[in-house]
Amino acid sequence: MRLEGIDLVVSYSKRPVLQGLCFFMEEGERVGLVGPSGCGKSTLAKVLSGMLCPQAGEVRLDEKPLPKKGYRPVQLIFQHPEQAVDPKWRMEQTLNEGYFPDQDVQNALGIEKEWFTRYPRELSGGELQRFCIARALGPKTRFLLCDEISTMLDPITQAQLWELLLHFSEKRGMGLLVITHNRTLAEQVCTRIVEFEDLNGKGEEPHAKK
Ligand SMILES: Nc1ncnc2c1ncn2[C@@H]1O[C@H](COP(=O)(O)OP(=O)(O)OP(=O)(O)O)[C@@H](O)[C@H]1O
Repeated sequence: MRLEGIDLVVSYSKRPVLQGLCFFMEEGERVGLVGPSGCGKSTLAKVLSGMLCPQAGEVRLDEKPLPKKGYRPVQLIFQHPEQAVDPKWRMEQTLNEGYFPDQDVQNALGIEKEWFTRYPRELSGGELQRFCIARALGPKTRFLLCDEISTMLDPITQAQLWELLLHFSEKRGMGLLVITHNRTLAEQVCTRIVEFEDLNGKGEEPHAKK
């Protein structure tokens, strides 16, 4: 299975960010995406997960458009987990939307039973992030896009988290996209590293918004 972004164009208020960008990764691959702050890495991740519709170009999963309904096989984990949950919902309600992590995943991420009845504001940033990671690890996830996911965790939890994600990636043949400013982390975790600026088409006019 292959995840592909073809000639992607995204502009914010006519300011081009993705300018005919092309990207691909194979199932089971672990790709590190690096580049300067503000270049468009998160925008690319949103487009590849189907969260943001590009103004031109397309995303293909196994040569087909991303499914519009049901569980998303390309899951995105954000840098800021509070943006990924409804603040008015208790954690268990959030999970009922999709996949409920099994006990192994809960144990591996150190998720405690009592968190399920709390609201997002009643968890620390690191706890909420571990929760969001567990939520994204559904059995149908084929690609996991990790956008600076470990910056708010302490070094021991960070190391445990990456060990866990490598374990899942290998066991399930799941692709991992690791967006990070930390090149050392990318080199430790990934099988291939790409520079954002090498992917992005240069000098094209932004396409008109649909
Ligand atoms: N919804 C939005 N509306 C307007 N501008 C936006 C929006 N989202 C992102 N941008 C701008 O688009 C550019 C790319 O943002 P993006 O978050 O994709 O970059 P990034 O490479 O992930 O940055 P960082 O490494 O700092 O997280 C930035 O200049 C940002 O300010």
